[in-house]
Order: sequence, then C-alpha cells, then structure tokens
Amino acid sequence: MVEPVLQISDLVKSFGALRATDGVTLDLHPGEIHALIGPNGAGKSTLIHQICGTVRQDSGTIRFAGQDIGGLGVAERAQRGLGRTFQVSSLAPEFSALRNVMLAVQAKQGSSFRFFKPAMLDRSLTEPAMTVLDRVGLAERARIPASELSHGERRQLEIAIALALGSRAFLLDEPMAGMGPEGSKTLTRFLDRLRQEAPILLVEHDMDAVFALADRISVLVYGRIIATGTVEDIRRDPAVRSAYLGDHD
Ligand SMILES: Nc1ncnc2c1ncn2[C@@H]1O[C@H](COP(=O)(O)OP(=O)(O)OP(=O)(O)O)[C@@H](O)[C@H]1O
Repeated sequence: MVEPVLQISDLVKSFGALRATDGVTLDLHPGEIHALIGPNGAGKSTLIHQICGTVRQDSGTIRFAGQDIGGLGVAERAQRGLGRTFQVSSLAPEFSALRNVMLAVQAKQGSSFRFFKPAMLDRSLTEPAMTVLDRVGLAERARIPASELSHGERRQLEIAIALALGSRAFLLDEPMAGMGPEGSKTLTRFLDRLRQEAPILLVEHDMDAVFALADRISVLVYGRIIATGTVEDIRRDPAVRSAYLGDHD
C-alpha cells in the first residue's frame, strides 16, 4: 500500500476546558483531495494550525513525508514541503505574476549573488518560474501585476508560489471563500487538476465544491471525526446527516 504523505494520529488540543481537537486521526494519500468538513467551531482551523505548526498539539503525532514533524516550527515544516495558502496572502501586488514566482524560485535556490544580470533577464529564474506558471494555467497572465489578476487567478498564483517553493502537499483553508459562483467553478476545476501535482487537505464550507472534488471526506464535530469516507458514504451516513449535512444533497 502507498504510504500516506500526511498522517495525523490521536491528536489532542485543549483550550482551557474546551477540547478543540479530541483524538483526531486522519491521513492524506498521494494524488488525493481529502476534505475536512464540519459545523462552525468544530475545530477545523485548529487542526490545520496544528498541522502547519502555528498551534502546538497537547499530544498525538503528525507525520509528513515519513517523518515526525510535530515538534518542528512553521518555517521548517514549510521547508519540507507542507504548503499552506489562502489565509495570509504571500503576493507582492505591484509585481507581475512572473516576478512573484521568480522570487519564490530564487528563495528556493537560496542564491542572493545576482550582481551580473537584472533578475528579469536571468533565465535560471525566468524559466522555472514560467514552467510553474504554466503548470497552474497562468502562463498567459505572466506579465500582469498580481493586483490586476482576478480573485481566482490570485489563488492560482499563490499555489504557483507554493509549488515553486517545493510544496509536496497543500493545506487549503476555505479557498472558495469570497468567490462568486463563476469563480468557484473555475477554482474547482483548477483544484481538480492540482491534486496530481500534490495532494490536498481541503477545509471548505462550499458543499458543491467539496462533493465535486473530494476523494474522501472527514466530518469533524466538536473536535472529533465522526465519519470518514467517500462522497457517497458521507451523504448516506445518518450521523453526518443529523449532525451537519441536513438538506445538503
Ligand atoms: N486560541 C484559542 N483560544 C481559545 N479557544 C479557541 C482558540 N482557537 C479556537 N478556539 C475554540 O476552539 C473551537 C474550534 O475552533 P475552530 O476555529 O478551530 O473551528 P472551525 O471548525 O475552524 O470553525 P469555522 O468553521 O467557524 O472556521 C471553537 O470553540 C473556538 O472558539
């Protein structure tokens, strides 16, 4: 069997008397979109924060790419390829899409000695940056400033930056938030393709997007996962229907 990219076991996090994460076990396989859904306050963001390292778990383990990362800081986890986007925008709005990705390529290459050529003429930066823009479908928008891209295109650009930085899995926290119906459809198509680049743990309230995209869904209620399964399993599950889905089918 293929090793999961991300494996979370028995994770617990309390805030005072509140168990925001109450023994969560879940994993993410290569090529998959695993959606995490649940009512407001269920503990989805708290879980994502523990995976990316901004909140430290009380107990339990987080393994990524075969290693225990539960004791590492945010930057170290990102360096190992755990990509998180959409909460804090990483874009330089006045720079073109290309330049934004070039900065990431340069950061990844770790080289600051570029005295000889202006960066935009340096093919060791422009070529890999264009390749990544092409992978996310933004090659034709390369010269447009980030501030002039649509909301959805900016999200594609953020993904491009994460890919250029070497992300091997994505934690996406409500990517559909603030998108209109057309934008949501476009972003859904994009995420559908993105799973081949890197698997995605997707926190999302937009059930149309979740049902269209998820290979598996886990349902979190009061810090506990009450069900994990395919879209059909989850739609049929009586506990999920009463706790969360209601009329969503
Ligand atoms: N830093 C904190 N201190 C105290 N309580 C917190 C803290 N962060 C989260 N909580 C509480 O933990 C619980 C889970 O919150 P969390 O934001 O993780 O839920 P969520 O599922 O992401 O909700 P939403 O869908 O509304 O974003 C809530 O009761 C919240 O009030």
